Amino acid sequence: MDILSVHNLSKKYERFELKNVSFSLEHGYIMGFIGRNGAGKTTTLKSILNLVHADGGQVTILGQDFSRNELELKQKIGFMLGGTTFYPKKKLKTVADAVRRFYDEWDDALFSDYLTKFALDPDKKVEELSTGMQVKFALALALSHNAKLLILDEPTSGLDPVSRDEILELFQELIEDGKRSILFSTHITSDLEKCADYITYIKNGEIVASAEKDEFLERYKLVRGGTGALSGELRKKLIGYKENSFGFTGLIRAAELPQGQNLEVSPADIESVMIYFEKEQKQ
Ligand SMILES: Nc1ncnc2c1ncn2[C@@H]1O[C@H](COP(=O)(O)OP(=O)(O)OP(=O)(O)O)[C@@H](O)[C@H]1O
Repeated sequence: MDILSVHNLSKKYERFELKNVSFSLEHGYIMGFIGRNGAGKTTTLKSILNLVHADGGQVTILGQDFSRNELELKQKIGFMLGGTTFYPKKKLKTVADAVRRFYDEWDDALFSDYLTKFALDPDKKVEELSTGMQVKFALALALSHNAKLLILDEPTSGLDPVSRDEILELFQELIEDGKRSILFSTHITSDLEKCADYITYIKNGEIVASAEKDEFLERYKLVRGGTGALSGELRKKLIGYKENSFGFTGLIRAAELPQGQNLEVSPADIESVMIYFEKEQKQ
């Protein structure tokens, strides 16, 4: 069963529109949500949680309509959108006291374990934490009420590589028993290579693709060729390309790969897919 299903979510701002965003996530998996700055990731995550009022669409969580069961379902969700900087002068333990009241299943021992794991002192004030420590603290808060679904906006930004690796390992531990799922947005494509099972890619407020990671990558190929190889026909088929004095490199849908041409073909990686898709309109 899907733990999260988003259907035709839409939201219009004066200069931006989220258009019929649809995707779903099953129990026991990690989904990476990618897209460049301003693509609509935060707006989507906030709309899912009704922190931004969507103009249309349905969100179903654990089989229930979120708009009708928001309070009950929020007990089952851990979310982190933008850290904890709105309580700069408060001690970590004071912030935790305020947060724990919202959750029936808040687990003090678990929260304490996370503080230890993340080397956070409960007597420190939020403003005394580095950016990375604030992220860890926000994660500890999001993880301490036995949530089934974690919705995290850029949880690894601001973390050093070692801390990032720790967090990604923690994500994997959290989903191991198949009872939880994680939806997290990121710009760091290596995070996705490391731990995402599914990828959802948003561009200009529209979902380009939402698929299992390997399937997502198998859809595209990188092609390289000399200057003469970039015919008009090939140009049309390429999603995006870069030219230099030796020739070109581009991205193509695997199904569109031309046969019998002298092209060097290699597997696509997530970063290249994003880069060439974002170049698409400039041609
Ligand atoms: N409250 C608002 N009013 C008007 N426009 C908004 C509002 N919030 C966001 N936007 C616009 O919506 C667009 C999408 O923003 P959003 O924060 O969802 O992008 P994002 O993909 O999360 O970007 P980033 O990676 O930079 O965090 C942007 O153009 C932004 O300016």
